[in-house]
Amino acid sequence: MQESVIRFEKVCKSFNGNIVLKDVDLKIFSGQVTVIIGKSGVGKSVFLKHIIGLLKPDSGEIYFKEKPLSGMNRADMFALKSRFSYMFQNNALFDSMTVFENIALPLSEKTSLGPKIIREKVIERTTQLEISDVLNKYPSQISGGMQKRVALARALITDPEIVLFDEPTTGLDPIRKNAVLNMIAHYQRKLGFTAVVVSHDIPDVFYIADKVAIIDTQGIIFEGSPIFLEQSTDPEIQAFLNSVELLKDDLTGLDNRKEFMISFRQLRNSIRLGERFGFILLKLDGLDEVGEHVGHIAAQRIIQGISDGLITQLGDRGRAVRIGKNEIAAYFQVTDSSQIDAFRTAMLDRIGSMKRLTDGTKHQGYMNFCINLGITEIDEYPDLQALIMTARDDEQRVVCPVREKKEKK
Ligand SMILES: Nc1ncnc2c1ncn2[C@@H]1O[C@H](COP(=O)(O)OP(=O)(O)OP(=O)(O)O)[C@@H](O)[C@H]1O
Repeated sequence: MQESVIRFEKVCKSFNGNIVLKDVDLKIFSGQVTVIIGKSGVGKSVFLKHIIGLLKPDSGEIYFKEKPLSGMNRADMFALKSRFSYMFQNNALFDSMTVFENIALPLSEKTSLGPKIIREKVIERTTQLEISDVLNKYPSQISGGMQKRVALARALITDPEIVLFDEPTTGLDPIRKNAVLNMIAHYQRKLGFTAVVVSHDIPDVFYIADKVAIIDTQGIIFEGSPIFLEQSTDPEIQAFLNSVELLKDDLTGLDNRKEFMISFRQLRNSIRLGERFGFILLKLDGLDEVGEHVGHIAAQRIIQGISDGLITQLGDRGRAVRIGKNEIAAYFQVTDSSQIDAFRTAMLDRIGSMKRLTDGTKHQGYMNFCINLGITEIDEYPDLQALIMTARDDEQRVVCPVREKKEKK
């Protein structure tokens, strides 16, 4: 059985008689992205503060690798805290310090590294996060999205084992929001840290989550994978999901999964009445590399462009949904099977014309990403998983070049 890195056991916390955490039980596993969602004011930040010992439970226990925090002395706690890093909701950058000084701060404060090594480490992280151009600027002189990247660079500068993110995407537009989430997912995979992310940005945040936990006034009311959450028929969870904003996917304009599944299930009745439908799967490979080399915003623009193309192509004949970080599924009505092939041809034409759009002029050199497109007809028993498998067998790959940034000397 997988061992948890952090475990909450019946944790309770009140402030002036106001119960905030009630019997919270939760396991956080090493190397995973755990996303905590919940209504405003329910205690998500209070939960995060307990993990790093900024707050102590009134009752219950928190374990780090099965060692109770309450049994740790000051030296143990200090050693433990050095394994954590925290990205705050408001970025918490110091206005009087330059970007470089802000990012270097945890190293100069918490380690005995000399200025030369600190400089090298800062340069390395900021190059990866594409903020090396702003090292000498002050936080007020850079955009909100860049401030988030600076805060991310600072959170990752000490190579932490566990990183806590408190609303890392607040106040960003859909593209920048998804770019920051993708950056978190990208560095989490690359550096292998355990991530705990508190976020309101549903469904976007689900695409990077290994596990979702819903915190409510009665404690944790759900713990499991995003797919499991969306399939849950538990009335309490349904009520929660209905109460939070789960409308369109802001980045792509596609349906949310719940609406899509409701309409998808209704296809069976239409098929029984003689209507016919095609199913399309679009899978984008290599986008993480585009994010790393060309930029995470560019990668999000590609997803947005493909989705726009699909929405236009579908018109009012069908609906589409994002079923994974880089995967989109759609169904569309046809009158005969020749229209399915016609849809494929039209979609390939669209992708062909989009290839030009993805060529940014200020970049040099090329890298590729691939769009895999699979199409099949929906039979009388519409089963999404089976259709995805069949469409994958049919996949046709389109290689799209993106201009890569010129290496800085
Ligand atoms: N140090 C404190 N002293 C007194 N009350 C506090 C303290 N910290 C948090 N609270 C209260 O605990 C409750 C939960 O706060 P918390 O910030 O954890 O909510 P949240 O779920 O993160 O909300 P949001 O999504 O709006 O950021 C709030 O009513 C808040 O006022």
